[in-house]
Amino acid sequence: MGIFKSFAEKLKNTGNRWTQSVSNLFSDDPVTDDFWDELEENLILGDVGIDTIETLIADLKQVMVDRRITNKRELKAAFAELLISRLEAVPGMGKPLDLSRKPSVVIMIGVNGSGKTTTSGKLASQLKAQGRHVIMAAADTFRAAAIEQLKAWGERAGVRVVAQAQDSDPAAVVYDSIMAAKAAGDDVIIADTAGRLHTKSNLMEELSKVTRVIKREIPEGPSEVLIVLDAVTGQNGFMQAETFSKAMPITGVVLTKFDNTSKGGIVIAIADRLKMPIRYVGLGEGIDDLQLFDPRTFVETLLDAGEHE
Ligand SMILES: Nc1nc2c(ncn2[C@@H]2O[C@H](COP(=O)(O)OP(=O)(O)OP(=O)(O)O)[C@@H](O)[C@H]2O)c(=O)[nH]1
Repeated sequence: MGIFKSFAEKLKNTGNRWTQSVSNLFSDDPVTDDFWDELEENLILGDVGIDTIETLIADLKQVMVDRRITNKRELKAAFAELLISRLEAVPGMGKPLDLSRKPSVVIMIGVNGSGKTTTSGKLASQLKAQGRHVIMAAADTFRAAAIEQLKAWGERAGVRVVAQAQDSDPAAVVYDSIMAAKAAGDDVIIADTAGRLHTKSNLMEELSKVTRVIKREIPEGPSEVLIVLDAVTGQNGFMQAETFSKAMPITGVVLTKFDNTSKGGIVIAIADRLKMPIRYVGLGEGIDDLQLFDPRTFVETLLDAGEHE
């Protein structure tokens, strides 16, 4: 619609240094042994993860033999296809949210500071711009500031926020939001939850209770459960994702702060290790800095970086 910049445009503007160094490896020169060492080193620096790197390099060497590729420029196209197929092998990768139910509940989970509240606000704003009737639930009742922050996003996005006092039961807030959505005929409820991993069992109980309350009102349960992972903390996010997925089946990842990291390879690591689809990428703090993830655009931008400099 022209309001939001395209994913590729935004990605390029982040100037992700990792993407430039990977892209610069593929010159017109012949492929040498040094090339493989440099590629491996770059992928490690980019947070791809060693197991994934080993299989990627083995696959790329095989393609090189099969297609009789001798120079690095040709290898680049093969590498791009390999990365795209790895990403697309994960069901749901880059798929828009399923908001077919009325109301559809979208739950945001993830540790504190990962960007849940910000992402909830950005998402609410975008869905509203697409003509959806959105309501947000301030189910992160652990911190008063989180409730206030969500209310501020609500104002900015022009979206109602259902909230209770600090320390109230998150499930009760979600229940209230479902009632409010049903009464007003809203389409989408975005629930921002708390993510205190140091009290794991409480968190699990809290999230299970939220699910039970939703299922009482909407038997199919939440439409989407999105784990919000900070791209800067990279591989640490995997443990979080594993812990959270025990409390609720996760339907997708939102990768935030991608503009703040030079470790773009985390995208490939998420696909390969977690087998969870990336649905959105956060590329800044502004309201339109949330972009639907598109594997092909991502890889093509990654490997194109630096060429125009
Ligand atoms: N640069 C950048 N900053 C982001 C992005 N997403 C979130 N942030 C920032 O990250 C910080 C934390 O975001 P919050 O939304 O408060 O995180 P949270 O997970 O809700 O954390 P709590 O409120 O503590 O539970 C804020 O300063 C956001 O502006 C992003 O995609 N890019």
